[in-house]
Amino acid sequence: MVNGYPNIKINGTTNGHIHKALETEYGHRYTYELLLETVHYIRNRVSFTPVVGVICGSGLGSLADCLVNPIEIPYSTIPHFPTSTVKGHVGSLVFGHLSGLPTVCMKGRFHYYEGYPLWKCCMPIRVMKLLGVSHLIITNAAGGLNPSYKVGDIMLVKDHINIMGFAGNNPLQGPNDERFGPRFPPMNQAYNRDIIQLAKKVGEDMGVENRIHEGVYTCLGGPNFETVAELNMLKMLGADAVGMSTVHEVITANHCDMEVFAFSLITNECVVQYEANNEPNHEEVIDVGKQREGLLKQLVSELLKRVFENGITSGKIGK
Ligand SMILES: O=P(O)(O)O[C@@H]1C[C@H](O)[C@@H](CO)O1
Ligand SMILES: Nc1nc2[nH]cnc2c(=O)[nH]1
Repeated sequence: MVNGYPNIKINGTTNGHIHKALETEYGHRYTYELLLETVHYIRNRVSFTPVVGVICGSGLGSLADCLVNPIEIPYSTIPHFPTSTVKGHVGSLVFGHLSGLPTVCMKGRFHYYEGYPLWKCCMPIRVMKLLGVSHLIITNAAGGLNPSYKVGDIMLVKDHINIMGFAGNNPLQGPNDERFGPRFPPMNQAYNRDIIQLAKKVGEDMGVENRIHEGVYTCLGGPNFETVAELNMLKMLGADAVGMSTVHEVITANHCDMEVFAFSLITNECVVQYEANNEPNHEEVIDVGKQREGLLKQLVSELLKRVFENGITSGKIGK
């Protein structure tokens, strides 16, 4: 292996040039060494090692306001970082302490529909891992497919359906660098079960257990919202909520052995009947995020406190 690329000869290219040949074939991926440059830049600006990472979904950037003594670094100033282009995604890393724990929040994520390939959307997850993050909380705004879900409910993600992956689009596609993780990572225990149980308990203690569900998330490429036929198909497949993110992030985080907890804020009920005349829109998505920010901040802070009090590391059966 040379920097995670197989040490083989393609079209007579010498080993010295193999890297470039594969870059052309697979796109210009971030090598381990390149990401170390990003990490080096950040470490020079932040004096502590974050152990918790939080990805703020659409309209949920205010989760970063929970951080004590925040240090904000705009993505545009960080070497090799993509930039955020979506309303409701500010585009900065915020470092600080959350429930006493050293934390980094991504105030804004990258989506496939912005034109970024999945490996680029997921680059910050590997950066967080290299910085020291062991526990990743992924949040998103999603449409509720399960008829029992109401706008403003929270779905704790217990599993996902990787629709884009069905067609071979996966953030781990291309040469594998074992320093990040294995070529064939398992995904059947992708979401830490102990943290899900703890989150349900926190919800009970907050008196909002009737607004909290456990369900299956699926991600489409976007940016358009779904047709009625697509939504009915996704329902039949077993999805409870649909969005445009998270799945590829969860795959990348599991690949590099992070503990993952994810939840969706249900910002709209999916329209699964042709007779209905309501249509989803991004403004509504952001508004619901604002309405529920207090609840979500409390949930995340209390959950993190308990995760570390209980010493939850692996939520995998038998580990
Ligand atoms: O970043 P997330 O997944 O929270 O954002 C969802 C999906 C689209 O980006 C947007 C649609 O309103 O919300
Ligand atoms: N794909 C998708 N993403 C969303 N994000 C927020 N609501 C929705 C939705 O209904 N569909």
